[in-house]
Formats: sequence, structure tokens, C-alpha cells
Amino acid sequence: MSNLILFWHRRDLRISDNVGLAAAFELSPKLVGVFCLDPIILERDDIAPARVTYMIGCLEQLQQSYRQAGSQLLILHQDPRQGIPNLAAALEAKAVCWNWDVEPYSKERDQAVAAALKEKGIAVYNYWDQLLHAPGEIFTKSGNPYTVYTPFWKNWQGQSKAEPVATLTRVESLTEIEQDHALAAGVRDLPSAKDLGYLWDNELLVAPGEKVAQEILEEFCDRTIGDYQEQRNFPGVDGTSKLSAALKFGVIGIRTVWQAAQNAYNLSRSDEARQSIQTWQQELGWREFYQHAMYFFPELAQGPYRQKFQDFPWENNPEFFQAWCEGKTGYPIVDAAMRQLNQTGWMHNRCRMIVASFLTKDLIINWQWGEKYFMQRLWDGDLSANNGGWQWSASSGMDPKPLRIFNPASQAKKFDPDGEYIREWLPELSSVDTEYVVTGKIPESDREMCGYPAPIVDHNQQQRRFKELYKELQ
Ligand SMILES: Cc1cc2nc3c(=O)[nH]c(=O)nc-3n(C[C@H](O)[C@H](O)[C@H](O)COP(=O)(O)OP(=O)(O)OC[C@H]3O[C@@H](n4cnc5c(N)ncnc54)[C@H](O)[C@@H]3O)c2cc1C
Repeated sequence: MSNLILFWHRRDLRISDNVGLAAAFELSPKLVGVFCLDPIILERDDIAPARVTYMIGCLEQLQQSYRQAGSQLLILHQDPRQGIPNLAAALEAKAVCWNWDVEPYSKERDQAVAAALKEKGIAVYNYWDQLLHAPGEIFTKSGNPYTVYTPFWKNWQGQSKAEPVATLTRVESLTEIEQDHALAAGVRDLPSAKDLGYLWDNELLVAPGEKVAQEILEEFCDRTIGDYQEQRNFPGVDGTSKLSAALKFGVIGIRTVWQAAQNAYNLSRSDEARQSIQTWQQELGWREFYQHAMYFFPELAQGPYRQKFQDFPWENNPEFFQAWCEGKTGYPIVDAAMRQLNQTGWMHNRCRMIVASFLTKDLIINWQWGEKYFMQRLWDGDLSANNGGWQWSASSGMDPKPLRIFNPASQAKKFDPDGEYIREWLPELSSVDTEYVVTGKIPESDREMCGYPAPIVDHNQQQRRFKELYKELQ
């Protein structure tokens, strides 16, 4: 057996601040990376072309980083349960290392891969990397996982946070004979997203790769983070970090992110700026809360957290759903947001809450339809955050005050008072009065002139209906 270590990348597409990769390098300086394009994931029906395009771009960059460090990132396109153990055996690797994940499918797959490797006499080492605090580090006083965010946050923020770990440098790569063995075990060139059947013609919101993610973080912490509290709710303002896809694919290390925010905190001169930075850190807290929840309650991926919701009489009108997907509900703020999602693969958080509330409370459509549609479109689509966001909006999740109904007109008045965001995504409304655009009460003559649909439902009537159905559940 050689002293080669195989490092299996999954949601950690970087060589800096990568806990498992740094630890693997400690085991042996002869190290190659591998990424396995998993057909079980790629053939699912909730995969967004923008997400795959970004991921492939990040893998290209990761290959370059490996080359610069003296080694290489190998690509497989097969079921990792066979692919990883076969490759490790062909290379006579001493060990395979990877970072854990919280998702139910990943946990099951990893167990199978670990068992197959052990059967072949190959060691397995695992680490926690994608979270500041791993599941199991943050429990209630009685030793249970939290199911409410605020006490989770209080406990989580009070714990000390790890520093970033060392970047991979000067690694030893494969010999020529080992390269041949790798090819024989199925190693191939990195395909394009198009080769995999995913076509995304629009520009990505953020260019892929570790370097760009670092630059965005720096820029955000230098300029925007101090005004986050004030600006984060306005969809027409560029007031949030746009780091969600980088965090989903681990293109940036969470310790690096935390450290940058802490540095900004230490340098800031006003209470407002410090408050803003804490608010942003709370969003990182939400990210971890939902990942812990998914880890301890994997059944969340299949249905509502609140059992009573299993029997909720969703009306599931397919025409309403189609109108929602296409941004043709006749509610301008909802339609603008859905068109932003369809055209860019991203939607502002405030709008995610508005459209999710609209789908579940106004259209009375099962939140799981919306959850899936989001995953089919989102560049940053992530099971834990998406499921958490949808269950919160649907009133079916871990929320101590679950019944929340957003009024689209009041939301637009508060967060897009000049209708700038709405007009950006609904250019057909460009000449309509701001008052009409924001409230959605557009006179019929204007609607006809600009070809904009009438509201498909009445908000007041529908929210009363939802409340009645909800009351019957209690
Ligand atoms: C219905 C719904 C669905 C969502 N689906 C996803 C999803 O698939 N993937 C995803 O990353 N986020 C999701 N979110 C959370 C949030 O909308 C996005 O994380 C955010 O809009 C990303 O933009 P940003 O990076 O500029 O965020 P910032 O405001 O800069 O926040 C920083 C980071 O914190 C994390 N974060 C922020 N808000 C949340 C939150 N509410 N829950 C969990 N993590 C959060 C993200 O990693 C984000 O990048 C969803 C929210 C809702 C209401």
C-alpha cells in the first residue's frame, strides 16, 4: 500500500480553510483530490441548471488550485458507492478522507462508501467543516437538539469559534503508473454543465470559484456589512452578500467568513454598524440552525415538522401554481420576484418570504410544490435552508409563532415603496403610476394597455379562508 491519501470533495470546493483537507495533508503530503459526479443526484428532478453551471465552474477552479499546489483533482462520473472505493483500491490509497454533510442522502451514501472502503482494508477519516459548530456541539440544557431558533442562537453565538485552517500547498501528486490506474478506474475529464444536460444561458449572478468568493467576502465586509441591518430587506438595494451559493458548495470556508465579519466588527466605529454585523452573523446562525435541524430530524426533507400539517387540506390548483411559477399572478411584487428567480437563479430573501407566503396562504398550495420549484431554479438551492424557509412560511415548521401571513401590498409599500424593484422585473409596468404598481390595484385600462394580468385571487378572502382551514387543524 502506498502513502497516498485520496480526499473526496463534496460541499467543500476549495483548498483554503478546509478542515478535512488540512487534516488529510497532515496524514501524508502525497494527496490527490477527487470529485464524483453522482448520477443519483444529477438525475433528480429538482436540479437547477444555474446551480450545476456554478458547480462545474467551481470544480474547474478547484482543478487549477490543485495544479498550482502540485497535485490534481480527479473527476469520476459514477455512483460514489462503487466509484470511490474502486478508485482508492486502484491507487492503493492508504486512506480516503472527507468532510461530513447533514443531508439524509449524503449520510446514507457516506456510510455505504465507508463500509466498502473498510472492506478493502482502506482507512477512512471524517471531519466537520461546513459548520462553525457541528451537530452535537449545541444542545439544550436537557441534552436535546434545539427546535427553536432564538435559544439556539444564544447558545451558538456564545461558543468560541475556530480559526481558519491552513491552505493546501506543495503536495505530491500521482506517478505516471498511478495516473494510468486512475484512468482505468474511470477517471475522466470534467464535463460541462451542458454535457450533463443542464443548459444555463444567462450570466451567473457571481462568477464561480474560491478566489471570487474571497473577493466578494472582502468587499462585503469592507463596505456593505455595516449597513446590512438597514438595507437587507429592500430587494431593490444590493445590500446582502450574495455568498449563499459559495456557502452551499463550500467555495469559501465558514471560519474565514466568520473571521472576516468579526474583523469588521472590531474595526467598526458605530453601534449601528456593530448591530448590523451581528444581524448578518445571525443569518449565518439560521444557516446552521437549519442544518442541525436537518441532521437531527431527517424526516423534515419528506414533510411537515408539525405533524398536524400532514392532513392540511391544500387546494393545489394547477393553474394557480403555473401562474405563480411564471410570475403571472397579477400581484406585482410576487410576479417581479418570480421573474427574478426565473431569469437569474436567485431571489432576494424578503421576496422569498413574500412569494412563499403567497403560494401557501393565498393560493393554498402545498409548500412542497414551492420548495421543489425553488430547488429547480435556485443557484444557491440548499435542502436545509430551502426546506427551513418553506416550512417557516407555510406555518408547518419549527416556529413558536407559526401563523404568519404576508400582505403583498403592505410588503411592497414597506420594502419597495417606489416600485423600482417591481419595474426592474416587470418592465411592462414601467409607465404605470407608482401607487398602482406598489399596491397592485392597477386600473383595468392600464392592465389591458400593458398586458398585465388581473389578480388571480383576492388576498383578503384567501387569508380568511386559510385561517379557517388552519383553525380546524388545531
Ligand atoms: C422560502 C425560502 C427559501 C430559501 N431557500 C434557500 C436556499 O435554498 N439556499 C440558501 O442558501 N438560502 C435559502 N433561503 C435563505 C435566504 O433567502 C438566502 O440565504 C439569502 O437570500 C441568500 O442571499 P445572500 O447570500 O445575499 O444572503 P445574506 O443576507 O448575505 O446572508 C448571509 C448568508 O447567511 C445564510 N442565510 C441567510 N438567510 C438565511 C436563512 N433565512 N436561512 C438559512 N440561511 C440563511 C446564507 O448562507 C447567506 O448566504 C431561503 C429563504 C426562504 C424564505
